[in-house]
Amino acid sequence: MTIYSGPVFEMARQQFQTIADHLDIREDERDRLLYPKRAIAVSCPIHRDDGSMAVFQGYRVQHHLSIGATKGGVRFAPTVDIGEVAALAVWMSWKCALAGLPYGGAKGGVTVNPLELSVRELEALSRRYMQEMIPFVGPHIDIMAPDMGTNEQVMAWFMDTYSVHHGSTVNEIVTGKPVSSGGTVGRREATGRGVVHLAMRAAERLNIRPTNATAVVQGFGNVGSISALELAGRGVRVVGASDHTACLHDPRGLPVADLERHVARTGGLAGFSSEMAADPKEFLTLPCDILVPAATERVIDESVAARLRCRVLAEGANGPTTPAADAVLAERGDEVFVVPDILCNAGGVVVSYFEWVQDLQQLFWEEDEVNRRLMHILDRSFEQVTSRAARDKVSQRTAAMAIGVEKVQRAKQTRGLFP
Ligand SMILES: NC(=O)C1=CN([C@@H]2O[C@H](COP(=O)(O)OP(=O)(O)OC[C@H]3O[C@@H](n4cnc5c(N)ncnc54)[C@H](O)[C@@H]3O)[C@@H](O)[C@H]2O)C=CC1
Ligand SMILES: O=C(O)CCC(=O)C(=O)O
Repeated sequence: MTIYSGPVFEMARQQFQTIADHLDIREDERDRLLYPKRAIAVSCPIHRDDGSMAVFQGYRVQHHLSIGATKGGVRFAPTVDIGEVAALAVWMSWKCALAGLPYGGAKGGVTVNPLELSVRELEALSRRYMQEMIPFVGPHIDIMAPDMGTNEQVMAWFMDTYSVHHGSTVNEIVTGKPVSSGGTVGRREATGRGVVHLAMRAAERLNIRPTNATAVVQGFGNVGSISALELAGRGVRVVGASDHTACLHDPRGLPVADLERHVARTGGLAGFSSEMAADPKEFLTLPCDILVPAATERVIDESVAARLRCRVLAEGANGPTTPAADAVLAERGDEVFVVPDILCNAGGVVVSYFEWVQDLQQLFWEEDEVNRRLMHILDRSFEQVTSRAARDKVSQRTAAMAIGVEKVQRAKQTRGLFP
């Protein structure tokens, strides 16, 4: 039992044990690689609009410090607890290492439903969370970014709160900011753009032509909506889309740009079309070529995995597939080509890294340079993961994580922790 115990950290722990066995990592090295270096828990009081006071619990977990500063998003969601945040921080470490970024993993979160806050309350909570974190973050210590329930505006409030404390503008303290506040062009789109770029790489391997392909996307926030738009932009027929308010299905194809406008206007997919309403229990198993889970963890369990009817599973979300589901997919052999989360959704943190580099240099790039460098890193990682999986006869998840874990292990060893 540790403070992290819970289903999401247990999933990260099980995955790590599989990798550690595969890499034959010494037993006494394992806890050092898995357990976070630091976990910070804070109480964030705010005044509600009705004059009352509310206190929200906030967390930041910094997984390892062996490669550089720590990096990762901040999640505002009712399900947030320290175990979930720790698991997400662990995954960030393997993700950054796989992409070759000079960071350890981190993640933050506040246990709150942001949809129940007014804009003023959300600003107060965002500012208070950053204020509580000021002693523990810094442009060379830990750099936050958006995740579920947070966005560019929240990042701007974080940056402003830190900067006011510092006495001058420190835009390199967070990434995923608006371009007007030192953000980079291309960060808002980066995760979904990367997901689709890699889904297309996988489709190529299976000889699936985009213009003959169909896709289903779960989640219609930053990652899901951009993925759906990018898929549609390449001629893929997006036949399913869902969010926390509705599931839509139309085998003829959904009007993705209209869905985006509807969500921007109303806050969710609900109310778009009653004829297109689909059964949430069957949504992930709708027939399609490309399935993009882009909502939350553990949505694909062993029962869903057995019934998946996609050819490519492009994991936009972090941790959408449980280890038991992975075992089922392994039994199904080549039926489903998995592009694992730490590879598939790395576009976000890669472009966050570009944003940080640009902020440190105060020298800003054009969007085509951002995208060219992004695709270069994603293609390199894709090749490394698929060759390693073929060489070691393991799943693409095991290969991706093995590359990440090995790099962190090597950094620790060369710094002298394991003589
Ligand atoms: N924003 C980013 O740059 C990155 C995000 N991710 C991951 O992608 C996932 C989505 O993140 P964002 O798009 O940023 O969040 P978001 O808050 O912008 O959107 C989340 C979407 O998921 C939907 N949703 C929530 N629970 C759901 C459920 N049970 N079923 C169906 N839909 C549900 C929401 O309605 C919303 O449309 C998360 O797992 C996050 O950790 C990964 C890498 C980077
Ligand atoms: O952009 C970043 O720094 C981190 C994004 C993130 O939270 C993730 O990749 O899960």
